[in-house]
Amino acid sequence: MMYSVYSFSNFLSVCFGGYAIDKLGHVFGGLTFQSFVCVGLSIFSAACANKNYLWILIGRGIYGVGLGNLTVCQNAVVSHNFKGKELALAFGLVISFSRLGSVLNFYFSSDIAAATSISFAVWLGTAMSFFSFLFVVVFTLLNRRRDRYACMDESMDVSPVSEVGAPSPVKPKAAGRKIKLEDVKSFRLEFWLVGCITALFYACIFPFVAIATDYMQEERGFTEDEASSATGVIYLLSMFFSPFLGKLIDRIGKRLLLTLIAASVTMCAHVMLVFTPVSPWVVVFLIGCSYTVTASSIWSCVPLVVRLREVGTALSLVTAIQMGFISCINAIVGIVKEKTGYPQVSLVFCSIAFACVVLTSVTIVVDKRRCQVLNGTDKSGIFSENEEKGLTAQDEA
Ligand SMILES: C[C@H](NC(=O)[C@@H](N)CCCCN)C(=O)O
Repeated sequence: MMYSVYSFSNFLSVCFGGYAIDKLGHVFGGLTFQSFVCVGLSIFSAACANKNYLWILIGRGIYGVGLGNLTVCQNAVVSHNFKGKELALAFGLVISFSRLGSVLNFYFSSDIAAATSISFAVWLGTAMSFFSFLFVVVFTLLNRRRDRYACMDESMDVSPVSEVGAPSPVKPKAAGRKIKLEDVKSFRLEFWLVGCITALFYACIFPFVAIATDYMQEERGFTEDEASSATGVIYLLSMFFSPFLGKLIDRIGKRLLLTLIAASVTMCAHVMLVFTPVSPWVVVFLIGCSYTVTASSIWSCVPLVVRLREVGTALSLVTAIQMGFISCINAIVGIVKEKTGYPQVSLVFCSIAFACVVLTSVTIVVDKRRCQVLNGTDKSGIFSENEEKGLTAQDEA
């Protein structure tokens, strides 16, 4: 129930959060949504201490609104500040830090709660959210400094894509108008394809992580510690290797090809886990590598197929499609596991991974017809120049 409230509020709010970020700016997004996180967690922690179930749910709901949109805001800031040749690296670094949080939670939360109390553990998490608020404040100050530079010379327009702290002059009309809601209708086919690939791929990962520990204990004789260490390998690999993958993708492109390979490996790994005697350690290694590759590739596709002024809205739509689909798969996996067993659950994951392979292949063909914006590289810097003009990479390509 607590997870459902979180994921439902997360899903509902990200449908609109990115649009608000595009309209009102990153500083507004950062401050507002980090405040939601802090307030939500404070209510949740206080309610846990007082065992007030209603307020626990309200706290989780507010937290869900904040966290989903904060992730969108982070990715929008990255898209605005990093050009083609460093975009995937920047996304990789953000993913790495997100996964640091998951790994700390995975390996230490229950130990901290056991050594102290659940109440202490949740207050510790709340304190960390206030600590991260400080970084949002630093970000706000940096942005205000940039705005001041912009006012110093009104004949210059300040590109959202510039060296940190240094405005880069672009042609006066470059920044263009702000997004309107109806602009969503003009989003390209590639954007919707990337959204669906993201949803399909992540549906083979997050719901699997949610049940893997139980599976390894119930079916493969792992102890609780062994099972959670093995499952944690997926996030550990992503935490360490996402930036390196990002750097590689910036150099070679091939985002869709890498996603295709990763989805195929994920499909085989799910079959291997349940239908062959291969060790679960091998399987989590394969799934961890595939996840690292796809996460670094697919998120960096979004800024390449929409205009810069639409990037928050676009990222938030992809997140909404992803989270909505994952919620459905979580429910389906729960029912299938209850009614039949793990082999059938594995077939659910295989079918989704297969659909991802098919859709990625279709997208490769579509992208090839449009000058390989997603599978190519930005060696000439043309995509980056277009970003500055408010065009999509494809408008010019
Ligand atoms: C970068 C990517 N982020 C997401 O998928 C977010 N929409 C949701 C993260 C929720 C993690 N429990 C990722 O984390 O790979």
